[in-house]
Amino acid sequence: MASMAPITAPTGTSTQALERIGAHSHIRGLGLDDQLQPKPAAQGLVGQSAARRAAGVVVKLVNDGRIAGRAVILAGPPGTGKTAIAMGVSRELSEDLPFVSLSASEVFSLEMSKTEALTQAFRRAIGVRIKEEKEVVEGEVVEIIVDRSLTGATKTGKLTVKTTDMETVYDLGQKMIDSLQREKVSAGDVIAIDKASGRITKLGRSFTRAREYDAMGSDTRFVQCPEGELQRRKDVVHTVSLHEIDVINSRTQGFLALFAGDTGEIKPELRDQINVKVGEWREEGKADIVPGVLFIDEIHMLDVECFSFLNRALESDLAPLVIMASNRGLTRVRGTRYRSPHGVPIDLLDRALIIQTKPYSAEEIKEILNIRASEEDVDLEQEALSVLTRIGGETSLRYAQLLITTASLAARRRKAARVEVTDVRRVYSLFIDERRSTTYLEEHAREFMGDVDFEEGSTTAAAVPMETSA
Ligand SMILES: Nc1ncnc2c1ncn2[C@@H]1O[C@H](COP(=O)(O)OP(=O)(O)OP(=O)(O)O)[C@@H](O)[C@H]1O
Repeated sequence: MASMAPITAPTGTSTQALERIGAHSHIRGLGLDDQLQPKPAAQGLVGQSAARRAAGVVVKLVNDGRIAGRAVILAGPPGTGKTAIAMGVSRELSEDLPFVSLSASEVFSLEMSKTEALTQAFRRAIGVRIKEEKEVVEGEVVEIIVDRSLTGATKTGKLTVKTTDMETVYDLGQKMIDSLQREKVSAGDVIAIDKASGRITKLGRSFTRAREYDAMGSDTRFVQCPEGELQRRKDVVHTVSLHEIDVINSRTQGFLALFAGDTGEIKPELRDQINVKVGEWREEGKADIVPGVLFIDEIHMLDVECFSFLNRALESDLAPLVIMASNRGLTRVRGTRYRSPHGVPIDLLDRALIIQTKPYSAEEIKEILNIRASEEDVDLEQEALSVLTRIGGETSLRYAQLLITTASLAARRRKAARVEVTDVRRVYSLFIDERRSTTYLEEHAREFMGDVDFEEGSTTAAAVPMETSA
């Protein structure tokens, strides 16, 4: 290992999240009250109260750091909100707790072994909260003077900063002047300067200036002018994942690999050394281990080797909470001839908490479709919503959701602002659902190419009772 000391996390990059409308973008939490009781519809989630309540208890245990190394299985028919609830869990976790989500099939890759992929996922879901003491100058800007007489040469200047008790003038070099300009710092701002790196952070505007700057817009944050000394020692905490520490310290990887996502396999010896080092930091009070959540969707896609790995990995000191989801009933465990609930071996099932999701009532389907329509900015006529609800009940919730999107395109084509029943009818005849597709294939079997008998996928419909749509 090159060096362990300067563990550099990729900080300082300000990436802004892209707002996209994904399948679960309407989920903002689990919609529970203070007593962890689910509200009928809140934060984007509707119904499924028992499962949401159970998930709320799990979140509480994770946030308190009390449920690492356990497994939770979300089990239920397709489209009953298992992934949605997992998303709700991720939104409810404390801010710096990692939540890692993957689909079981992602584990199978030519680039790395299954166990390496799972190990990386495990270590991504473990946070290391690193505490550092920094020396900062924190105060309200009184004045910034830049000497502009020296054209072409590097600029110099003076910065006057105060607290309620003292005032000091600092000399400014070119770099600091640039940073002040970049952050648009002006007199009346309360700022913090990290003395080691020279980084400037704007904390807000001083309350004393509140009146003068009424016109600055409602997003201006007002703060008190700091008291006491200008220079102070401050504890700063940042959280990186164990996997990030692995990658940064791996000689063959380097931290650019983190951004490229191309991390390859990491040597077990390196991981052992890092575990020891992190253990030392923990004893010295420099770092805390914060186990987060690893969510594995479509768990029945894992094979028996992966399950045996999971069983063992869950027992290690550094294990997150593993939440798994499956829509299978009794089905074959991949790589064996044995059948087991959700395709998960009995020994793993035995150590898991199982949360069940149940099919929705018509009212709930209607509410979910309504939420999705507003998420996608689609204006649905009441009657069209009722038709979609009926379709959702008879086919699947997902199909009805897809029709919202396509029907809104159909409405736009006829230059209407609202989606009406005619639009729904039109797309219903254009795009068939899974049941109509199956019926059609059965009726026209002869016109298609013959059977392909996939060795693994040849489970019969009877063996997989819940498997209706994907
Ligand atoms: N209770 C709910 N409240 C709000 N939206 C929901 C709810 N349940 C499901 N949805 C939405 O319905 C769609 C399908 O649900 P989801 O993907 O969570 O089902 P699933 O149980 O994971 O299905 P599968 O087993 O097929 O993976 C998603 O867009 C999801 O956000």
